[in-house]
Amino acid sequence: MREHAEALFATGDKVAGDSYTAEQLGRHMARRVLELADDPATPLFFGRLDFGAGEHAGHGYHVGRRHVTDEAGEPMVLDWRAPISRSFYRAGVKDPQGVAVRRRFGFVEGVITSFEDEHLDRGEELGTASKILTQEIERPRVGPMRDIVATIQPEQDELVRADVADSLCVQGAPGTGKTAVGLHRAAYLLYLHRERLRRSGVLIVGPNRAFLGYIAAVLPALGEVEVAQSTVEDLIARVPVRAEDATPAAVVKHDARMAEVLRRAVWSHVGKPVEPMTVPDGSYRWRIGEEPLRRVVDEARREGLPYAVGRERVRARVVSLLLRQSEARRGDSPSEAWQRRMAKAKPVTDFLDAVWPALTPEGVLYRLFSDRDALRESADGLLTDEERELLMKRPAARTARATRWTGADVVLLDEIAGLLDRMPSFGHVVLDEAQDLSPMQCRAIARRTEHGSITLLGDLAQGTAPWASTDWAESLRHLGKPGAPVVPLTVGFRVPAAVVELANRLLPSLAVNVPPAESLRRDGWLDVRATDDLEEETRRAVRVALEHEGSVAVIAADAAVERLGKALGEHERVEIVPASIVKGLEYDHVIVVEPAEIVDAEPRGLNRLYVVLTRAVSRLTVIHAVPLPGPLT
Ligand SMILES: Nc1ncnc2c1ncn2[C@@H]1O[C@H](COP(=O)(O)OP(=O)(O)OP(=O)(O)O)[C@@H](O)[C@H]1O
Repeated sequence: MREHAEALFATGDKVAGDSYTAEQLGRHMARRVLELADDPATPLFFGRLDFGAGEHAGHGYHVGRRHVTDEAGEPMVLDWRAPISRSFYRAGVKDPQGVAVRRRFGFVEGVITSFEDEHLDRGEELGTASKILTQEIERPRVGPMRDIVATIQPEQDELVRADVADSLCVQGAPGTGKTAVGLHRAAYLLYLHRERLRRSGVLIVGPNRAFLGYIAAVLPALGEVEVAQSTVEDLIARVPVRAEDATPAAVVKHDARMAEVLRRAVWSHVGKPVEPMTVPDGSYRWRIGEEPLRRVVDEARREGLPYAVGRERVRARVVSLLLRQSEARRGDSPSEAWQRRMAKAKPVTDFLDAVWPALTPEGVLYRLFSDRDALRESADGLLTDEERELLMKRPAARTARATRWTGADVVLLDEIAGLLDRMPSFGHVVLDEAQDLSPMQCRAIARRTEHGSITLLGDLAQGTAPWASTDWAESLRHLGKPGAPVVPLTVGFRVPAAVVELANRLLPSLAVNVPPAESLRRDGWLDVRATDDLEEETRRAVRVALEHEGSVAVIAADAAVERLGKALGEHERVEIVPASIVKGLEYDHVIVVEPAEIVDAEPRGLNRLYVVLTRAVSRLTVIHAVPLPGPLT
């Protein structure tokens, strides 16, 4: 198939009739070649289904990462997303779905090394006792995240294959496969609704670029090369961030009440017509009285259109009033050119600028943050005096353009942009680590998924932002998907049981109501060490870590990273990572240096520590010179 696609790509321009077709065909074939690109580390199939009953009785099918057909076009391997493949993940003794035998293949570096059969027709079912599953989850992690198509679990599969119209929220303890589920769901939806979603787009939103880099290879490995991946910040960036808010100001700016403050601020610009309008037109002069002008403005306001659309609606209505006068006087219909001229006539534009002025998000926010009266009016009954003071920029820049905006300002600018105009909507958005999204960030996503669905993934216990969610129902409301189901995942595939047990001690102190994780992993170990010499003990721990295969991370409070880096020097396979960016990542061996310092570094330090402790795939070493934080002991 690959050779065929490559040959077509090479000769495509010779068969195409014209340059446009050649370009279209070229792009299509280039994509096809990319989609078929093979990863030599993974075989073409990982399973087989032999049906004993039902419409496929007597047939056997291989299941793999994509459809593979032979030269005659007959299927050799079924895509894991195809309807029949569902049985590979969901059939069981209780509900065999016609499957007599399910076979799983184990492989190492692209070579098949084992297989495992379950004769469902004879009552055999392995579930999580599958050795191939165990091998897969215990394998040393090197490099970026991999797909899990060969071993998706039934409860995960149910989420992956949920209907495209359904938004859902997955509350999952660390390592339960939320990220994996979200990525596979994107791939599944693209398979089922390729054309529609290609047009509207599928987007993956992650917490930071390190995380996006870590997951970047998963979808291409599944043949999906056209999914956008972004942080919320990059998604809504419209001006550069050149300043930082102190936390109290940022907290107010991210609060849901700001939506109403901004709505009022935008609409406060609409005024009342106070004089008639006169428009010269050759030898005529048209006149519209104050009353009809007021009616036009009131009607447009009542229609609930975005502000900028409303302004154009008013312009169009004024022109139609002029048109009616002209028709009455001249007895014929004026041309379209005449209408365009009237729309741009100075008295019409002057009128609009007076009662419905053109706005920019920057202009609106600048005025709000620099004009005390404007802010008081828009925030009346919503923000306290102290909160308003936090918002006033002092000293204010001289103009909107000269303002140094903060990250939180950019979220507000986006909200205003959404009040001014419509935004295009994605077909589906996967939001990872969503517990950290503020209400205002959720609204930014809601604006971009008005006609699409979302998969919300997160863990309330891992919320570290000052505005982190403590209730999924509320996040879903801000996202414009109230009532979407919240589904728990509790079986952990990453963190060994001993490490989960340690991390779970923190849960009661985190003030969120989430089910604790249960680990599938009986291997791995935990080593907690008190020491007088942190650096020496860390060096020792790194030496021990390097005796094993896989990735190693030394995780410490952000402020300690530079010092540790100097003390440890460079090692291949060892990363020194600040606690603030490890969310969503995993390493075979994690060395946590001075938990108390990680906790003390920020208001939600215990949540941060919970994240840090749950990054380990196989081994966790905890080193401390001062006592461990209370809940851990
Ligand atoms: N069904 C599965 N088969 C094999 N491995 C799996 C399966 N589900 C999850 N994993 C593996 O478990 C690890 C954790 O998965 P993932 O990162 O998706 O979890 P998460 O819930 O997003 O974690 P966190 O809360 O820490 O962000 C990954 O290495 C993933 O590949």
